[in-house]
Amino acid sequence: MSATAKTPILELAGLRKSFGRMEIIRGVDLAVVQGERHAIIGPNGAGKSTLFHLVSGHLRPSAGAIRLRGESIEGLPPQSINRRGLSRSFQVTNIFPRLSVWENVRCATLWSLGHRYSFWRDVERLDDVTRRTEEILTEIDLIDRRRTPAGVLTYGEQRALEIGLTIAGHADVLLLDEPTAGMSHAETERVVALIRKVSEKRTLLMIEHDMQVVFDLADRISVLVYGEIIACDTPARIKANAAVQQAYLGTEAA
Ligand SMILES: Nc1ncnc2c1ncn2[C@@H]1O[C@H](COP(=O)(O)OP(=O)(O)OP(=O)(O)O)[C@@H](O)[C@H]1O
Repeated sequence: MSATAKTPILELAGLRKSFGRMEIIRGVDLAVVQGERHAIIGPNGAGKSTLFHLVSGHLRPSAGAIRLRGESIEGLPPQSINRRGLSRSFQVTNIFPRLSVWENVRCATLWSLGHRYSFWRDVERLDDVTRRTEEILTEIDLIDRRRTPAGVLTYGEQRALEIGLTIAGHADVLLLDEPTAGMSHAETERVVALIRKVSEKRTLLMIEHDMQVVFDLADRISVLVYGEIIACDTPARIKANAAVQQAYLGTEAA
């Protein structure tokens, strides 16, 4: 690979999104560098989820460009963006509660390998799926829970499983939407460790409200306020940025 640490893997340029006459995303430029952990923070209603919907293909931009490894992806359907290596988790859980942990990951793996290896013979393909399912369960530390129905996992374990489903398809750009929302302190610590691990060899873009998690995990932070990025910098500089303090962090950062 010729990519260097400075290569943007995901680029947004002049991105805009309006709903009727309301412009929610108002000209966003962002370059996410290969291998970095990048957090998007901002007040409620700033447009963070809308931005994720645009990047993952769940919404079409009104204007502007989105490039993944230099190729335009704006307007493509979510499945084709996913096949190009960008995978997204949702705030609302995506798991099948009655299926076991194993079956959940196996479904995600089958689905993703199906695109790549549809010409393989079934047996070989199933071996591959089994191997990949084991790999994922080991990576997310749920291998001992593989026979448990996903619906009876703890909340923290369910979020870990969701991360497993997100990485099942070999994506190297992960979008995580509030991965620690609603978690206890202990669950948050566990999921932060997991995010750190799964993002070691991947690029991470995440929306997160918990500032401790953001400052702990992120290499860079973008601050979205009323559909515009008002600052994009290292955690230390974001903390010290007066405009950010005023617009968003305020008392929370104190
Ligand atoms: N499909 C839609 N149609 C109309 N307005 C929408 C639509 N989706 C989002 N909005 C509006 O866009 C604005 C930004 O919403 P969005 O969910 O992107 O913000 P957010 O930063 O993710 O907020 P939160 O932190 O509360 O999740 C809100 O005012 C919301 O009402």
